[in-house]
Amino acid sequence: MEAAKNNNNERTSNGSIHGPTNPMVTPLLNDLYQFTMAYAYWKANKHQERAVFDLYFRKNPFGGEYTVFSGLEECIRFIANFKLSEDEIDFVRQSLSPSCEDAFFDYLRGLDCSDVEVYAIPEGTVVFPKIPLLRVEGPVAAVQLLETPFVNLINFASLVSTNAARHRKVAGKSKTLLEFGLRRAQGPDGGISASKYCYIGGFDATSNVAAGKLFGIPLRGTHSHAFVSSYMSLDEITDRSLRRKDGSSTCEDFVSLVQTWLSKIQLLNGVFGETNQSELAAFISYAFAFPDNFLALVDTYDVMRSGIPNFCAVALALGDLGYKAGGIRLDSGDLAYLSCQARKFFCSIEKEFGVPGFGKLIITASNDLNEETLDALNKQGHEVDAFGIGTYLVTCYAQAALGVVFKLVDINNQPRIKLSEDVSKVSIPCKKRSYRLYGKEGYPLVDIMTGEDEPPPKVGERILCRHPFQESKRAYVVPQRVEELLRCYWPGNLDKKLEPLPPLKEIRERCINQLEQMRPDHMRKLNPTPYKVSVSAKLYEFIHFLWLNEAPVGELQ
Ligand SMILES: Nc1ncnc2c1ncn2[C@@H]1O[C@H](COP(=O)(O)OP(=O)(O)OP(=O)(O)O)[C@@H](O)[C@H]1O
Ligand SMILES: O=P(O)(O)OC[C@H]1O[C@H](OP(=O)(O)OP(=O)(O)O)[C@H](O)[C@@H]1O
Ligand SMILES: O=C(O)c1cccnc1
Ligand SMILES: [Mg+2]
Repeated sequence: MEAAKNNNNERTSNGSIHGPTNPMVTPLLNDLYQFTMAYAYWKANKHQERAVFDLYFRKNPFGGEYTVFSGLEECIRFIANFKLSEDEIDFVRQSLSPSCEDAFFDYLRGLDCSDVEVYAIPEGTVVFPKIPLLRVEGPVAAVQLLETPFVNLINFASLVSTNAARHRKVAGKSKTLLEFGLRRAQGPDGGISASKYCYIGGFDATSNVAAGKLFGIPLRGTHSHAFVSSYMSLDEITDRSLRRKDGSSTCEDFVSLVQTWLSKIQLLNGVFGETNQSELAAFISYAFAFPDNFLALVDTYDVMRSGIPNFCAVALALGDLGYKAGGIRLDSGDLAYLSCQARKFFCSIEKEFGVPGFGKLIITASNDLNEETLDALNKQGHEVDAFGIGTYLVTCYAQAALGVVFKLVDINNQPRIKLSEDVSKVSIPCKKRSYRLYGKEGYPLVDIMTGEDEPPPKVGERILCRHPFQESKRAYVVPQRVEELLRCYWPGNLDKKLEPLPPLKEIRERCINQLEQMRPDHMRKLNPTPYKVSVSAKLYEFIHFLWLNEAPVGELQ
């Protein structure tokens, strides 16, 4: 029950927040330059200056027009427990220049995040480029030390949640999606994180036992080819007896019962060749271990000539004893064709032998699946109920990283801007608020950023939404609903109501609801319509004023 405890309650018994899931997440999980800057801020006696940083990304991943925001809870767990140990301080001392003064390390010793404020969009929200996912305010040196860990905790989390959401979108709501990626993930943290964040993105379960324990994610699995090929013959089964499910009697020779069914199946389907007997032995043996919900991997030798008839014989024999089989897994070959053939086979058995429900046995498919193969299977028509997806999902094979950045937007109440030749890389200055404006049909229409002190957009009142950089792109919106995006997750010294950190299941539900709420053209795979991200007229003017102010005027000679 530890998983449930961890999952449902972010606080420990003394009211404090649990540390990060991964104990490697410490203040040293950082780039060296954050410490060199912290020293330089301190040396200049600038370290306590109040700074505001925005964390955001510039472009949606996977050629899409949406992103699922994940990783917030781990960020809050990190800052809630931010403290450098003596050992860590010693290491920082060794890593910086010998000329660094001792008093800096005393400062580091006393450093925590009690005067840092974090405002964030709730985890599991569908988000868009440029809109701050987090606004972090506090003493500049302290906040600077949060950049790398925060970006690290959010980058992969949001990328893999988005990847999972995209797989869910192609697979359709009714399919079961199983995350099978641990063996192929980028190391242990890649595996654990992928399991957690794919669950948020809409997967139903994982094969990763540690993730099941840590987060309470449902665990699922079948068996591998090794189990099937480890059997040589039926002679290996010494105890052939199996008790009926209701315990009323025992079938002394379950193997013979299976063989009787196999003969009937072969007659029915006109398949007269022998099925693979070592495969049959493996299936019977697995059925002895798990008579309820018996599952079999049917592609070790020959799906239609051996795996399926063998599975059906065992499933029917189990049925005689009151057990209900679960289904099969296909892990090679043409998954569309084989799933349809398997379904036909199951249906013919249901009909001919009068076994209700046999036609509905679960067909699971796996083997290098990704968005494209799922889409191809849909187009061809298939009978798969559940997909097991590993490599392409958890490694985010289609895109290696989400370019999350952390930019200074204000210091000492002075707005700051970062210029770039590339307009999409110019940062949006000022301590800001952001809102999602909803239209008549209930869909989100546009996200808008305003200065912190501007009045919020009002329902029914027309507001001008401007593209932050392109003058000609602007639109009036009369919102039917206005949702403020940033909420307070860590109040610093302020006496503010803290947003709760919801259990994982709630984050997942939020994500699924959010995805359903989007206008379908933003979500389609091919040429999706970009969602509009805008600024208020006042913020637009200010960005361009600051831009001109900071950009040196060139001189032509
Ligand atoms: N009907 C289908 N349409 C499109 N792609 C498919 C279909 N069925 C399977 N695939 C995909 O085709 C690829 C087949 O992989 P591969 O060429 O390794 O063959 P295999 O079936 O795994 O053979 P092996 O028996 O060697 O394991 C996988 O990525 C799988 O997801
Ligand atoms: O294909 P993925 O999406 O990564 O899903 C997980 C894979 O892991 C397992 O076998 P494994 O790949 O280890 O062995 P195989 O290469 O023989 O299929 C399983 O049978 C899947 O094929
Ligand atoms: O349970 C399974 O079928 C499974 C688990 C991990 C990887 N491949 C398959
Ligand atoms: Mg494989």
